[in-house]
Amino acid sequence: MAMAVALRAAKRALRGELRQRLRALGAAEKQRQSRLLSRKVIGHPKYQESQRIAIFLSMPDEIQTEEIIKDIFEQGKECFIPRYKPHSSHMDMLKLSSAEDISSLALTSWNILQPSDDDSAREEALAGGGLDLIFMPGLGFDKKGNRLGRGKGYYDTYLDRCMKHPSGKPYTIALAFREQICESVPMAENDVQVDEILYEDC
Ligand SMILES: Nc1nc2c(c(=O)[nH]1)N(C=O)[C@@H](CNc1ccc(C(=O)N[C@@H](CCC(=O)O)C(=O)O)cc1)CN2
Ligand SMILES: Nc1ncnc2c1ncn2[C@@H]1O[C@H](COP(=O)(O)OP(=O)(O)OP(=O)(O)O)[C@@H](O)[C@H]1O
Ligand SMILES: [Mg+2]
Repeated sequence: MAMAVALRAAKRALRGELRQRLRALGAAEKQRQSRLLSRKVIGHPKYQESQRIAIFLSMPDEIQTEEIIKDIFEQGKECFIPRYKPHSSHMDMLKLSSAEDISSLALTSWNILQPSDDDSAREEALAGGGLDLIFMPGLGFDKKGNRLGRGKGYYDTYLDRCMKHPSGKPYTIALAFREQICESVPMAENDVQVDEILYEDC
């Protein structure tokens, strides 16, 4: 069944509120919380035992992921980043060869760095050995693991594909500013909960 009208409206309203809260966060505060979370990630047992990891290249209103990405390569792990297809809910996770490889990527119309459409040299995570861990972006989260994304269903759809892969469902960790933690986040049938949310006071 299509998402109920009331649920869609509730999500839209909460997205608006969260965007406003995030706009009020200063650069120094965003950097402070991002550094704190990078240290939590690097000490996290699920991270330490994961070899194939998907992570997002952060936008200005998201936890900055560059320190984690550097650590992934320093630890000799494999790093995959999203490439979404506009006007669809399709996304692939493509292999990044090094932290420097990021500078070869182009900005999309949504100001996200990603591999170009004709880049067919990169391994897609599910064409190979699947993923052990996915770091999840999003606008808001509640303590039960409910997640509100940017409204295109890219991650929900991708997690569906992961569940059909022989390696099974990857562990999912959302990275959030404390300002993104909500009392409750409305969820639809298609929405996939995250296993864990990392934020300052968790
Ligand atoms: N850093 C980062 N990368 C990510 C995500 C993310 O949340 N964070 N994504 C997580 O999903 C995917 C991209 N998500 C997107 C979500 C919406 C639109 C989009 O087309 N937006 C419309 C405007 C929609 C609106 O404002 O209502 C547009 O550009 O016209 C594009 C990408 C993959 N990469
Ligand atoms: N597994 C799925 N298969 C097909 N469509 C899906 C799936 N999950 C979600 N969708 C569709 O995607 C649209 C947006 O979903 P939703 O509002 O949950 O986005 P979101 O989770 O906030 O965004 P994102 O995952 O991109 O960050 C909805 O119309 C929903 O029906
Ligand atoms: Mg969703």
